[in-house]
Amino acid sequence: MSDALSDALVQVSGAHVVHRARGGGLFTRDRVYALTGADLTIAPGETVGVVGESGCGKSTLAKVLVGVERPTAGTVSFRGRDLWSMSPAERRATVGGGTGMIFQDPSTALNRRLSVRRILRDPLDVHRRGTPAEREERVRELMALVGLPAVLADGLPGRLSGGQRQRVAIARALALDPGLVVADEPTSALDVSVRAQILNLLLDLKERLGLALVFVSHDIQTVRRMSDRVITMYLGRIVEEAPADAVTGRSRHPYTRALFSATPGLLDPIDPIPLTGPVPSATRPPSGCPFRTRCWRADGVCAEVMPDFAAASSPGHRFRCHHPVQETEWTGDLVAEAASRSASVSPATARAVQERAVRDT
Ligand SMILES: Nc1ncnc2c1ncn2[C@@H]1O[C@H](COP(=O)(O)OP(=O)(O)OP(=O)(O)O)[C@@H](O)[C@H]1O
Repeated sequence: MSDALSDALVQVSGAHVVHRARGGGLFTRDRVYALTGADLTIAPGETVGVVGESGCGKSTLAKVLVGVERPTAGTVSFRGRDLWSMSPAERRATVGGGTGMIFQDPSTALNRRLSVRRILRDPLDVHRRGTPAEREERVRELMALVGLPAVLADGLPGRLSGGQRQRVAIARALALDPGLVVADEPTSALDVSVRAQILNLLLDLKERLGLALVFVSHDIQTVRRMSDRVITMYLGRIVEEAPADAVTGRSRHPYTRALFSATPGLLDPIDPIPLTGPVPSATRPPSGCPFRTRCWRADGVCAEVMPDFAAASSPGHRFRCHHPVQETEWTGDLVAEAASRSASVSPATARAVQERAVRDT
């Protein structure tokens, strides 16, 4: 095994997740391509942000990383060991008992009938971590770690504030010392006033425990602030992977540029590039590059060939695009280019082109 691979905490290779389409009935042949050919390596202690529009597969990738979702094809290994060759008990113990994940809404993620103490003890009991006395001690330790006063141990989640509930969810995710925590929109259901506290807590825990963190969010500004590396997803595919400081002005994929250009308040703002038309259905993704039906740079080759990853100039930066934005290209030119392309096509024609592209797949 090469150094890079043996150093990896988690490695996902060629992962696909295909679902039966919802609402299509038991015998439907429609399939949803939630994740397609994902390759991703996460190093210990690293924070990886995942961005993309709704339905692009962010949560699916997150679940694959913590062994909650089994890929239809491809492999997931944790510290060099294939997760899905392990027994269910070993897999749960390896990736944090399936609890190494923090969800958007802690009020639905936590069992309302169990006290905080029980919620935190459960994974320790199931995996028989230490003696009963040591488990009690671990519960106290976990509560202190996330800043929850010990007096709340016997309370039910319903009696806690939203921020406190999310702290319980974070403590539970840490109970088995998983090495990797996946936070899927961890602050979007919280009051604005407590969001920063929860984000700072995650950053602080990451530093203190040497955790790797995967941070999924629609809030691109926050993803950028939290992450070492940012992954852009589109229609189930990873289309760009870049160091966080290169992901706005220096991103090479037109989709990443357009996505970030719409974000207010960036430190290095770029002019907004119009992102027109709907995201195609994940049941019938377009042939070739999935972004081509909305891309102002697309041509015939984009309809036929899915681009391979190409390396950008900075280490760890790669993208999949036949006509990437050049690092030297000024954003204003792209805005003008995108605007002239959309102005030269009537809405009806644009719709027809888009429908044909989807039908042709
Ligand atoms: N169990 C399932 N059955 C059928 N389709 C599913 C299932 N889970 C996810 N999908 C579909 O897979 C695609 C990817 O979903 P996913 O939840 O990973 O996207 P997402 O980027 O996390 O979206 P959001 O930002 O809205 O949470 C979507 O089209 C979704 O509808």
